[in-house]
Amino acid sequence: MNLRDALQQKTLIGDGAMGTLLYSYGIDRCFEDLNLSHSEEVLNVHRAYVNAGADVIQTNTYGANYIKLTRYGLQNQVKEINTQAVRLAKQAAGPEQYVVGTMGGVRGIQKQAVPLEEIKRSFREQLYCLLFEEVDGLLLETFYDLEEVTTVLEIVRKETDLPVIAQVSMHEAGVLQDGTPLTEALELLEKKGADVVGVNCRLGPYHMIQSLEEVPLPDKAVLSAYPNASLPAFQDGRLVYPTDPSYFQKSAQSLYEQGVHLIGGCCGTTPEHIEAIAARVKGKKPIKEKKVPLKKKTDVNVAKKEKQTPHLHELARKGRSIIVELDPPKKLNTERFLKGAKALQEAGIDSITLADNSLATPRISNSTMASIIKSKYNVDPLVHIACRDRNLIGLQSHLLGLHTLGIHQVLAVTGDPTKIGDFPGATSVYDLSSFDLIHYIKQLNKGISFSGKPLGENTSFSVAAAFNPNVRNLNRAVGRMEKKISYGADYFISQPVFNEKQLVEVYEATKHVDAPIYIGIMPLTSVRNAEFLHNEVPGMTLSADILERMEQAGDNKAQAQAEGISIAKSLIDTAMDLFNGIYLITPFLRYEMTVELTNYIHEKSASKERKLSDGIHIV
Ligand SMILES: Cc1cc2nc3c(=O)[nH]c(=O)nc-3n(C[C@H](O)[C@H](O)[C@H](O)COP(=O)(O)OP(=O)(O)OC[C@H]3O[C@@H](n4cnc5c(N)ncnc54)[C@H](O)[C@@H]3O)c2cc1C
Ligand code: MET
Ligand SMILES: [Zn+2]
Repeated sequence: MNLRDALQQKTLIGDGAMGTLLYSYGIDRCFEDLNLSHSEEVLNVHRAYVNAGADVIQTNTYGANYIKLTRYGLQNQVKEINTQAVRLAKQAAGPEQYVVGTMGGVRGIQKQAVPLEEIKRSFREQLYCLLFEEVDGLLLETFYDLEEVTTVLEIVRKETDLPVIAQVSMHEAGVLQDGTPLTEALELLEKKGADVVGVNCRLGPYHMIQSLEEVPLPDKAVLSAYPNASLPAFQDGRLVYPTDPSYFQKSAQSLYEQGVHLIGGCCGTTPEHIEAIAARVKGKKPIKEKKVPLKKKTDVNVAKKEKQTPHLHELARKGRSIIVELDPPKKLNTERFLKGAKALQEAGIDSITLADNSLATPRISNSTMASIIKSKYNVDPLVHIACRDRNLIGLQSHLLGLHTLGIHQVLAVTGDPTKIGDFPGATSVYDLSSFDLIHYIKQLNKGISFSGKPLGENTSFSVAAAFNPNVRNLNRAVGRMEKKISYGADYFISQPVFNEKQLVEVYEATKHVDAPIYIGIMPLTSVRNAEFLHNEVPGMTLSADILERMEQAGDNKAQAQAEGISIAKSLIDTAMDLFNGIYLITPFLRYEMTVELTNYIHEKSASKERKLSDGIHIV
């Protein structure tokens, strides 16, 4: 009987883990390379699963694509590794077994780490190798990203009529990491031509059964499940999966009752697990009817909670808006910072922005200071979030905390490199890029956590992204802006610009961009400050005229500061004609300077409005 017919007619037993089994023997290297270097060990694992009763044997090719093999310098061995993998699986399989070529997902939570085009290239190459060796079917497994698995499935379906098993993996029971309910994901995979749709890895039997309870029997396809043995434990520096095969056997019965036709095991499972499930369900006639509870547990029950005051991107779309950066102090005395926040609020700014340990140097936590100025002075703070200092757990927790504090304005940045700060040797996390961070903050706005879990309520973050116009190739920077918009950025905040000609260039290069820009203006404080920015900060260029003016102002602090303000005012004159949003950066907590510039902008706006309304009056 061919695999497709067998899958329809009886319960088939899949094999168990390859990777974790080899790891439990003390092997900790590229498992797919073992097809070539230690083929006897791989063959023995396959044989053990055949002897345990597995009907479907998968090739040891989970990571045998060039993207994953590159980590081991084996990117040129794709053909050899896949070819040998099929041969080994076939050698172990008897006439009763089917050999399926496994292709594992690449994308984790970082979407933009591997572009889709590269995934396509890489999977095509692996697919051709597996097909050339005449496998009985294909197994797409451990796909966390729905876009990735559907893309790969489309490629496979174009190339072959062989049976295809398509399996997704979930961090949370019942939902994919983007919040898509499992039922919807499996329906989509069936629609795209998978013969078997199912789940594998990450979850143990308990959560997998719970997830499948909500999934109806597909129309044409059949269901599969390859649970992990259990959650992993960390023992003596190694990951182990402590479980009892008899528990797995009981779980296989429950999976069968959920209408699953193909039951195997993923990480942590062993030939003992497979033997146990085969003894219970192998060959049984699959169930024909299944009752699914009407109210799906995984419905994202979002209570809409909207922000009361307008978001900054709305303000800047409508008209003049001023935001001012006032960074939390590096020392414990907060008096000057708080005075500055109060003065700026009284001057009528729309928001105070608080950097996240900018220049990779620790300051008092910006969310702490943001919360204080919000409650004390009714400031609407904007909190910068750098990907450098927090992992995924920390980032999500931080964002949920900000929402709880009523802080809804954030700026998502990669973060300055640690090399330039107080701790050059500090680790940088970068679990997410700024693009991914923007994407996941927007996912929270839909009431879905980073891992796909419903949050019960949506956040309402307005997400700013950074724009650095001080680069050699302005068009590339504009390209990054467009990409950030496609990931969900609502508006941009720019690095300071120090010359009028550049303001016009930036305007011309960005006028087509469909998101407001708050253009950065920073008053200079001294000639040394000006020379530092001009000579030492990559990309920043001060005009000869501005450098000359600061030089003339000399060493007198008040005089230099006055000249800095005067220069900033002329930049503001130009900027106001080109941009609605103005982002003033307070240097060294000298808030008097940014208060004065705020007043200047308000006065200019008011006089412009007066002129306009006078004009209308005359007409
Ligand atoms: C308004 C604003 C606020 C900021 N606040 C903070 C803060 O609070 N804390 C902090 O640590 N840092 C902050 N930064 C600095 C920022 O994190 C870095 O300057 C960063 O490299 C640029 O912005 P991003 O993080 O969005 O980078 P991304 O756009 O995500 O870029 C990431 C990397 O790509 C590279 N890159 C960027 N643009 C280009 C280009 N045009 N061509 C080629 N490669 C490029 C850079 O090397 C960069 O490291 C801020 C920057 C701005 C403009
Ligand atoms: C990481 S999910 C498991 C991949 C593969 N089926 C293995 O057992 O090695
Ligand atoms: Zn697994």
